[in-house]
Amino acid sequence: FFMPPFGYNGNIKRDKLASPTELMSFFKRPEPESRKVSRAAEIMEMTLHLIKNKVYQKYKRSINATDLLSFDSLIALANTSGCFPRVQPPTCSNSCLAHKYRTIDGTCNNRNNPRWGASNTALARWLPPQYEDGFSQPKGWNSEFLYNGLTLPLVREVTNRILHASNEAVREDTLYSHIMVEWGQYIVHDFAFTPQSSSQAAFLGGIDCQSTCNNLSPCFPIKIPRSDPRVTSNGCITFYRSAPICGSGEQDFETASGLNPRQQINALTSFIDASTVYGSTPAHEVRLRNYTSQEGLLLTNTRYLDGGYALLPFVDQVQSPCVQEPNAPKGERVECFLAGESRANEILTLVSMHTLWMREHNRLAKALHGINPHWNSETVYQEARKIVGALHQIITMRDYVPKILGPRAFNQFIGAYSGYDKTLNPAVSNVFATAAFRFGHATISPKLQRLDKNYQEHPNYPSLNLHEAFFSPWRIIKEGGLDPLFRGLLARPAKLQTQDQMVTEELTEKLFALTNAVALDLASLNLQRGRDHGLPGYNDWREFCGLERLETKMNLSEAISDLDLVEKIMDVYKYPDNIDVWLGSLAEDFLPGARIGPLFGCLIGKQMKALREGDRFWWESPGIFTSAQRHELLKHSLSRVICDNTGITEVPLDAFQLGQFPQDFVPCNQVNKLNHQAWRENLKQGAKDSPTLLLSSQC
Ligand code: HEM
Ligand SMILES: [Ca+2]
Repeated sequence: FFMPPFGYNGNIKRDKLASPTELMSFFKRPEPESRKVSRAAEIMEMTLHLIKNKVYQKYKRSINATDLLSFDSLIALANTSGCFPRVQPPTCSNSCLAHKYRTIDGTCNNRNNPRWGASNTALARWLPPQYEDGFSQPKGWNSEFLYNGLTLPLVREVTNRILHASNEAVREDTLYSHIMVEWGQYIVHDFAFTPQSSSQAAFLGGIDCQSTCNNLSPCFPIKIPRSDPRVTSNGCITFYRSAPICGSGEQDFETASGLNPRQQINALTSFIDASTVYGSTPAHEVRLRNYTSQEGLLLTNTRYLDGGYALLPFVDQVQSPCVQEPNAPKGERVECFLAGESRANEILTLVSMHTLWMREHNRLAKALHGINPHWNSETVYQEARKIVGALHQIITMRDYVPKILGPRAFNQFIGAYSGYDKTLNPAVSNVFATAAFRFGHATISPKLQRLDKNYQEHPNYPSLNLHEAFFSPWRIIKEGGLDPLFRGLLARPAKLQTQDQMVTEELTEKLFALTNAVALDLASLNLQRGRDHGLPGYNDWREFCGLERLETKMNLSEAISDLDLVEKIMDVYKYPDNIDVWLGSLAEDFLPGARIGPLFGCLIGKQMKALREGDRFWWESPGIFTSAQRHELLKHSLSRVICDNTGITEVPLDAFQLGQFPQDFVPCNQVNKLNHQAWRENLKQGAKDSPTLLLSSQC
């Protein structure tokens, strides 16, 4: 069977612009460690699949490959493929450092279940998957397969008829700024990344997924309905299945029962730990750190600065697929930036947020080193990393999540912090990554605004259509750096998701379109991904959340007050049980004071609670910080981080709250900041009154 050589890079042709599919492969391409994990699982799976097929041809009956192999042969195969080491539990150190700082890959956060929340483990299942063959084939794989007596509608049809909104049809959010949307994307890149298959050609036969409209693993193309305004040469949009994890799908080598449904991988640490800044694997962390400095710094760009502020280094793979300035001098290239997360370059505002936090780490590290000159570089790095992680948690849980969930769902599913719960698995769930947290795709405005010092449209750098901002780091370097983008994020509204304006055309018709090649469609990708992962339908999830099933049009209209939308949904799906969970939940009326409906409220609320209470290093957990440090951390804010690390001098106090310039903005000297002195280690007195610092001087 066909397996590309390791290091295969998606065949991006350097002499011309990358196509949308190539950019998507780059976007969905994880770090080498995750690639090894996916590849091992795919080799194992296909080997077992081939054995099964051979037996079928000989005996004309289906027998699971795992039934035929002795347990020893199975383990030998698991070892050869590279799968076996992936399922072995790691050993957790008992040193005092192990109780003081997180591991970079999240292992051993939970001492009894050391892989809980770690990178490159399976996304958790809150409800068993529903695959067409019971363990692996996506929903919609077999065109004849019936759900409640009906075939599923094509995902692209759902997009065209229900989700698509023209670029002009944008209702603005009156309460929240565009930075809410960017924080949503940035923070999800801290805890969820599902890599796609390591191969871009069918395992059997080797046909390139871009040139087939047939379902041939890992190709699972999105079919274009006949009435579609979009015409493609082969009638579909390329789609690759997410990679399976070792030991799932056809390959249960732990119990050898052969009946272990396919599970997908989360390449990131589930914990909110600023893995966007530091990476989710030891090998990636090494690439980001500046080991020659005594101050525990992160590497910065050696070629360019942004008004005196540092920029991220470039990726070491030269001739990366990022877009180049159209009129750049011959031979001049701006590569993609290197950050803690591989998707950082996807859009200008995302890479700006990554840059901001790299600057904040270096700023804090210098300050900590200044007050504790006896700390070595490792201690400074870890202490700054710990603060940056805590700030990510505070901004997310205090400032962001309550605005999304509204008070009712926040109190019901999250409430006040009740301490570390070692029985709670913090792993990100499949339904959260594949459906619930993708609510944000309906809040993305088709334009990115860039503003000058007076918060007016920038005279030199006008607003960009979203598709002009994908994978374009050159614009940061050549078009005014971070400041105009952050001003736009602070002073312009988020798109309000409404029942008649769901996902903007920039995302349904122009995703990653830099060339004339067929653009992708984010709404259809979301739906197809849900089917790829075998996510149960809308009503099953409602039941899971204790909400009533909505079986009729009348029932549906109780959750979705826009009757046109109910009509459209019924027309496309025919039966509510068949509704894809992302679409159904997106359509629901918002909860009071929220930006999502009851089903997303439950799924996001449950996940956030698990990310908080299931994290041994949560910033509020006793013993992690001193009470003086906790007090200081709470003074900090995203607005403060912007003040400290950009040329922006006036900000709103709450960055997410939409305000008018100048009346709702304050000068940076009026924005609270944390006092580093709470981290001063007084060597003479010892650290009697400071358990954290006592550990720091001992470790
Ligand atoms: C311009 C902005 C954005 C673009 C272009 C974008 C694009 C994408 C793409 C292409 C995928 C992969 C789709 C697939 O094949 O399954 C994805 C996944 C995802 N997006 Fe976005 N996105 C954006 C903003 C956001 C925002 C604002 C949120 C949430 C608030 C969000 C949440 C997610 C989640 C949860 C996933 C799944 C992550 C995973 O497990 O791999 N995205 N996005
Ligand atoms: Ca993380």
